[in-house]
Amino acid sequence: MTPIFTMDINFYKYQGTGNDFIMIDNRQSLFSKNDTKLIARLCDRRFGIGADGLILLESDPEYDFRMVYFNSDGGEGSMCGNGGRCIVAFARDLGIIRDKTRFIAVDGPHEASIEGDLISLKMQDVNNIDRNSGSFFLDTGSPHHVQEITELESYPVKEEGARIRYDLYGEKGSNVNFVKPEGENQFFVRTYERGVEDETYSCGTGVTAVALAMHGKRNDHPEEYVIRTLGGELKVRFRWTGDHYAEIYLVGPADQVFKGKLVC
Ligand SMILES: N[C@H](CCC[C@H](N)C(=O)O)C(=O)O
Repeated sequence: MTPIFTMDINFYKYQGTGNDFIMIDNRQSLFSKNDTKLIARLCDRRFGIGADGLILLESDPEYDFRMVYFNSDGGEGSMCGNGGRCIVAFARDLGIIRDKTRFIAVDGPHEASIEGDLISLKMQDVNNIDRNSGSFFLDTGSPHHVQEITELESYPVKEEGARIRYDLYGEKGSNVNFVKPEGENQFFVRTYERGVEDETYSCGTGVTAVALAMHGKRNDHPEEYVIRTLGGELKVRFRWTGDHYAEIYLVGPADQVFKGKLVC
């Protein structure tokens, strides 16, 4: 096996409701961001560390830190909600922040707070939800298709997700969420992720999109939903202003699972 690095770079592995990420402290810019093949190899579950994505924590003159997120195919992604919660835990573990932060990501600034095991991440306001026959499309930092499915447990998420991602949204694509109501303000969600090109155990911007789409559809429902994913439970809170969605919070756990060195 050819060595990946000639110098020691620490890496950490975090997961948030089963959406897992390689996390690297890149405040000294040691990690090269342009090596798509290397990032894809590190994320490979057989030939690398294995993860749904890789996230760099970088310095920023105005914010506590900058989040740079890559999907497991090595390409830079749009916003990642679970990754956003994980990088807040990482910044706390590195001693950069305590229980509150403001950081910058690809879709703009985010605030977050930590209370016990839970990390609340503020998402960007959402101004628009497209309603199509039987589905919704909206951008919560990443593009999301949302569709209700009755038999969600046995649904072929990977096959149908891939079909919708390419047939409806072309080369640029979209993430694809399938949702089943599970009571008054609870939903079960399964997501096909663009850039991973597979079902993941959970997708933060995806469950946020589902919560807003379901609220938009039902109109008179509470502004807090519990979302069950394959990897655990998330909460989405928000305020409908009558014109757009504001004060959107994605709430859930994020854990460090191991650390190591990128060296062979
Ligand atoms: N897992 C991520 C979604 C990443 C979006 C990414 N797949 C893209 O479309 O670039 C989340 O928790 O929000």
